[in-house]
Amino acid sequence: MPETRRPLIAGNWKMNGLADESLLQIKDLAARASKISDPACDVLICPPATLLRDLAKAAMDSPVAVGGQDCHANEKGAHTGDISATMLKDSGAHYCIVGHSERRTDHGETNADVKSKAEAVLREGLIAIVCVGETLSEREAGTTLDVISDQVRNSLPSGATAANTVIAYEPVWAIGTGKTPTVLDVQTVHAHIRTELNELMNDANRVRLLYGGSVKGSNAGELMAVENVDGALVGGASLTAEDFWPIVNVCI
Ligand SMILES: O=C[C@H](O)COP(=O)(O)O
Repeated sequence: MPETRRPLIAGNWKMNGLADESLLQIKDLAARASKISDPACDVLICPPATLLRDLAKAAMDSPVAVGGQDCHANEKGAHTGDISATMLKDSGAHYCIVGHSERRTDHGETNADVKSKAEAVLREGLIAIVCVGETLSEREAGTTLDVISDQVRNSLPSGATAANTVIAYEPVWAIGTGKTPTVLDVQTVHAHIRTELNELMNDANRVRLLYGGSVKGSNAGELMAVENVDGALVGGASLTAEDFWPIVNVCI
């Protein structure tokens, strides 16, 4: 991996976590990370928004950053139940995930929606983690690379740079299933994303590309060694410091 791409190991807690236990977990993670004198990767936890401020505070003097899982495209207004990137930043977030497949599926988010949300993230000076990935039927139909091209081209925010945008490739069929693509599959898709980005931005070679989908301590080493894989977006195995640390440890 080129030195210019600092790996990012990101945990997405999804709709999991209550205050007491979550604080214990982030403090445990922060304590482990703080023992590393010169961390070689960035570490991120994206908890539910209800926990953001407390977790940001608990991790404040550690190498662990916190981020949001989604945001509205607008800064404020009459959008009941939504949270803006402005609010995430105000709560201590440095990153925000957008376009996760669970948002695309559960909330019908389109590439245009994802792009608008990512642009809101950039306006706040946060880093957008833009998720892309094919479903099982798209994979079986042999359209994986077309789907990825469409998502990358149409979800990428205007003004995207390597400093403010990360792409996460998450095959939908690999999320929470224990199934992972082969190393060759991951390599092929990540190379394809890099090629697409090269047509869309100037510093595409420095954009971090994460792999997500059933990453755990036992497979992280192999996945992180794949060319153009610059880190991971981890769901289930990020919920406890004990499970997440072996993944972080591959890069830190
Ligand atoms: O955002 C994280 C991904 O959806 C991966 O989830 P998972 O590690 O539980 O498969």
